[in-house]
Amino acid sequence: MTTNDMKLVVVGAAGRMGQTLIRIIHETPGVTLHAAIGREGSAFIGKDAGELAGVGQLGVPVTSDPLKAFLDAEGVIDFTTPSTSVAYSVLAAQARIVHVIGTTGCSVEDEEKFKAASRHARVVKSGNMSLGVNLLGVLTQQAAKALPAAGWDIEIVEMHHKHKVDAPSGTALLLGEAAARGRGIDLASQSVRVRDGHTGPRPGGTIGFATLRGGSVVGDHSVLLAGEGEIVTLSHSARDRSIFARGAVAAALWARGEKPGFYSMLDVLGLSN
Ligand SMILES: NC(=O)C1=CN([C@@H]2O[C@H](COP(=O)(O)OP(=O)(O)OC[C@H]3O[C@@H](n4cnc5c(N)ncnc54)[C@H](OP(=O)(O)O)[C@@H]3O)[C@@H](O)[C@H]2O)C=CC1
Ligand SMILES: O=C(O)C1=N[C@H](C(=O)O)C[C@H](O)C1
Repeated sequence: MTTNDMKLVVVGAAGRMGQTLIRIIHETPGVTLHAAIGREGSAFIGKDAGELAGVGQLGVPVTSDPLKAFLDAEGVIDFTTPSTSVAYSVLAAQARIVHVIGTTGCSVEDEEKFKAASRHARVVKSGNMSLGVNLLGVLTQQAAKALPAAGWDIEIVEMHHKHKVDAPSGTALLLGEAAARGRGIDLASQSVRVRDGHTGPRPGGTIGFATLRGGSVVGDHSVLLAGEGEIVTLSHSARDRSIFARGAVAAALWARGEKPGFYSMLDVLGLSN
């Protein structure tokens, strides 16, 4: 640890992503784990965050007190639940620090609250923090633009572990937005998120979603562009949660030097156009 290390707080410390983040922060030069926050009443409060994440004692006990945790902190990384992320966006704005939000399943109202918080905080939010998926988004936008909507139908298929609670995944929606940008259409009004029963033929120009859940799958996504007699498939398979955690830490370090505002991983990775 050096004096210039960015002091990061992990909220949701006992979760799948929380534990991965603690390990990646411990391994990454230029950042240090300043505090780790768990849900009030959780059995993990008071336990050492490093022990929890399997990297040995770090001398950082898990707390449920955000005010104590935020003292002198420079950034908070948050992969939790929509209501928790909204609450932490208010705290990050008050503290004028970086807020990296990986939480998915957020509503339109939640997104408005994050944008309001970004008047004072440097917010980086993405449905997927990995380099590979963000590149896939760029490729999806290009393919959707190149292949005419009249002959090419777009379907997005995702599979995740059985514990995931939101659908479609944040990544599937990110890819859907990229395809919609390529086509110059509005995703919200042009998407088919569920099919069941006698649906009739596929409405032209829409973007379809299909969701699979099971086992321990970290996150698989495919964008299918289906034409007459041929299919183009663009896909990504996450093998390890550390890809998301490394992206989140890179986002925190990048945002440290930025003005308050609302940013995406495309900004962090220099992929925005
Ligand atoms: N953008 C990206 O790249 C990625 C996003 N995600 C998203 O991140 C989120 C979390 O995923 P995952 O780690 O698998 O989920 P987990 O359920 O394993 O972890 C969430 C953690 O947040 C904790 N938590 C909930 N509420 C609070 C609170 N008020 N204060 C402190 N801690 C709280 C939970 O505690 P408790 O269990 O005690 O309630 C739990 O430990 C999901 O929305 C997921 O989709 C996941 C991977 C990558
Ligand atoms: O819940 C998960 O696990 C994941 N969630 C994100 C999503 O909703 O796309 C990212 C990743 O696929 C893992």
